Amino acid sequence: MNTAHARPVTILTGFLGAGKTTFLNALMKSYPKKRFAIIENEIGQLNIDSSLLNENYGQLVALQEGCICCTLNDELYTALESLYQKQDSFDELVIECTGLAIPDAITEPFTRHPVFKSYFPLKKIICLVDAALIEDQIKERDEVLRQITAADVIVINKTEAVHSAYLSYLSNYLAHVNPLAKTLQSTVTEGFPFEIIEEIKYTKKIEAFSFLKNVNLSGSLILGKSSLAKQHLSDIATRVYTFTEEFNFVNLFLGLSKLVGKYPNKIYRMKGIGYKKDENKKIIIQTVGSRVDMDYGNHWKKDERKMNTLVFIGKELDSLSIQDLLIRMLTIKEKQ
Ligand SMILES: Nc1nc2c(ncn2[C@@H]2O[C@H](COP(=O)(O)OP(=O)(O)OP(=O)(O)O)[C@@H](O)[C@H]2O)c(=O)[nH]1
Repeated sequence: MNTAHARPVTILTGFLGAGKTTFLNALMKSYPKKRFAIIENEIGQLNIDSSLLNENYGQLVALQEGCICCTLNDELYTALESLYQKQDSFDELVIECTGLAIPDAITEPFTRHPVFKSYFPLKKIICLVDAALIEDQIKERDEVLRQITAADVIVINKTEAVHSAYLSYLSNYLAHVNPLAKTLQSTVTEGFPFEIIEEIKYTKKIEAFSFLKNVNLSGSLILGKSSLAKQHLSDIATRVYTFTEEFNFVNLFLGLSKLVGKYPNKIYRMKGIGYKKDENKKIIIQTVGSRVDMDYGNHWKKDERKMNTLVFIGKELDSLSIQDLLIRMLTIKEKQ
């Protein structure tokens, strides 16, 4: 193996909606000469993130309907084999994990596999956190703590949403949770500190944390097969709603705001693509916590059918009557 041809790997982690895709788009824009291969993993059976990415990547592999740290661990190896065959088409690999992935469980190919570890050396693990939501998310989901403790860089994102005093407290708190990581800050408007991030290298840290020693971190978890890794999504549901009829977007915004405001601990994330008959661009509809965002995205391609598709990720979703609510937001009521 000629390591001069190595393709360094960055694992991008962070809870649902922390800003991973936003970060990845900004990264590709900041390094226009670098060709990135991307492995994009989403829990739902629809890969909305692929539509949210700028299309200036070298290769894109979408792994969906599962999580690469557990149910799709074999597919990760298949994806790496296929990228290995296309080595001339990219310089670096970025893996955007699902917001619920446990990053320790996907480092194995890059740190231990006899072939891949030379060809795909692990460059670093970056964890994005949402400044306003991270403390609640740590309490709510074990995966969040695992993402933070695995990281070489913690990027506190959306800092404009919190007071500067809270930001210094949060920064200290995260540095305390993972003293081996560098903690940085970013906002969409000021951008991500890529130059500093570029200097930071991967360090193995599992042994460094005594509380992690108490968790079952056997070799089998690193292979993604332990019961912990298997069970971590057992309470998570995804629901996809599609409508060919147009939404009334004002009503949709208000309806979604009410819904996510009422169930912040049940609806973790919603991502969707909507359309307007007289508009050639997709409408990107998202919720993170109790915040709803709508914005224009890429153009509809000629062979794509215009329709509305919303993916909800959370717990006990069937008890929330989401479909009934969405039907009420259509310009003409229709049943799916
Ligand atoms: N206000 C604000 N919003 C941001 C910032 N960064 C990202 N967002 C928004 O947060 C939402 C989620 O961003 P994404 O980049 O899709 O987050 P993600 O981590 O890739 O989400 P998942 O793939 O679902 O886990 C989008 O609506 C972004 O526009 C920021 O710095 N400030």
